[in-house]
Parts: sequence; structure tokens; C-alpha cells
Amino acid sequence: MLFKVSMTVRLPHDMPQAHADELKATERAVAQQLQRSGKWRHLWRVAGRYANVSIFDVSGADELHALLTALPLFPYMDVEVEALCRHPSSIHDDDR
Ligand SMILES: O=C(O)C[C@H]1C=CC(=O)O1
Repeated sequence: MLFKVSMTVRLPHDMPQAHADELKATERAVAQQLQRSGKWRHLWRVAGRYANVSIFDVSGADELHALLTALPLFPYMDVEVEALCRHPSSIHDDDR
């Protein structure tokens, strides 16, 4: 199943820079591993914001929930999830 996920990161202003840097580095490693696995299909920065729009390809909502809540930055994110289904006019076979 495909899901569109919008994540907005809000790190506390008083978080020590070293802790923020460590969280971001760990998040990057996890995100890149999930992209290599094919589960995190697209990752786009929203221009001008500390936010992204992503497409996940997972078995269902339970797997997506497990992946998102395991992200190191999850405690500092606002997350919005939308389930996607095939568009009848799409010419692509890989969008289901
Ligand atoms: O930067 C972000 O949008 C937050 C998060 C998502 C992937 C990643 O590496 O960090």
C-alpha cells in the first residue's frame, strides 16, 4: 500500500546543538536504509520549511505506524498520513 506522509520537524529551541546533530545523523541513516529497502519510495524537502513530503510503500497502516514511530525525530515531528490508491488515468504500473 502506498501512503503520502507529510512530516514537519519542530526541534525545541533549547535542545543542545550536539543532541540535535546526533538525532539528525541517526535519522538520516534510518531514512536512507528505509529508502534502500524500497519502503520509503520518495523523500522530498518542502522548500523553505523543515518539512518533507514522502511516499511510503508498505504492507499497511500497522507497518507504516511502526516505521514512523521508530524514527529518531518522531517525538519532534507533526506527521500527517494519507492513504493513496491508483488513479484511473495514470499510465504508470508502479503506482499501486
Ligand atoms: O529532514 C527531515 O525532513 C526529517 C527527516 C526525514 C528524513 C530525514 O533524514 O530527516
